[in-house]
Amino acid sequence: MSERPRLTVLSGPSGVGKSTVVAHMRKEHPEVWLSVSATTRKPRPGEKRGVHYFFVTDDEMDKLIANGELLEWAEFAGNRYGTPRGAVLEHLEAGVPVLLEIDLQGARQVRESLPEALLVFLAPPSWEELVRRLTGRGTEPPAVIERRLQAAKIELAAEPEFDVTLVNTSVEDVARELLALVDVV
Ligand SMILES: Nc1ncnc2c1ncn2[C@@H]1O[C@H](COP(=O)(O)OP(=O)(O)OP(=O)(O)O)[C@@H](O)[C@H]1O
Ligand SMILES: Nc1nc2c(ncn2[C@@H]2O[C@H](COP(=O)(O)O)[C@@H](O)[C@H]2O)c(=O)[nH]1
Repeated sequence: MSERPRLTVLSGPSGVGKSTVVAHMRKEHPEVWLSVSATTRKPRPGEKRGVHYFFVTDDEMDKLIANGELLEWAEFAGNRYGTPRGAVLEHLEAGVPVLLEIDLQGARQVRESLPEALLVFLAPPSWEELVRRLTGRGTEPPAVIERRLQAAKIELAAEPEFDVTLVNTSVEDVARELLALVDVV
């Protein structure tokens, strides 16, 4: 094991359980730093500014992009999302393992700009279970769920681009597997 902290990117279709798995892992291991993204999406009930996301206006997102402040950004199901560059690089330079929870388009951009990053794909046990989870979460109206499921088909097809695939059958098991990957390299 060398001294280099690892940059890990966790992607996978909407509703597969990325946030749930990451929250479970960080409950026991808060030393893994999770990047907080900027988004033009409106907050869901219970989501806190600066904790779950930096909720920004379209104009603010335009400026973040124009000023080169995002490591990557993408439009996903009608909203824009991006990773603040400065905080990621500062944590890596300070020797802290960094985790990004982002979509496929963002993962592809990170692969280009920071090829040493480990790209992890979180897959559902089945398509039916993915639909159940996304619908059961109850956070999006049917039209948005449909849009996210269309994106999910593209994301599932891109799984071979990732370094590792984890199947989210059990939150506890996957959180353990992810922790082992996120460690220093
Ligand atoms: N292993 C699991 N078994 C059953 N339900 C799960 C499992 N993992 C997550 N869930 C449930 O699936 C739903 C979606 O999970 P979550 O919000 O974490 O997905 P996500 O991948 O972060 O979604 P998004 O990309 O849209 O933010 C939640 O209701 C969560 O409780
Ligand atoms: N490319 C990026 N994708 C991101 C970022 N932050 C979150 N996401 C992804 O967006 C979708 C939808 O998220 P939701 O919170 O609205 O359900 C999901 O796949 C996230 O992983 C980001 O900074 N860049």
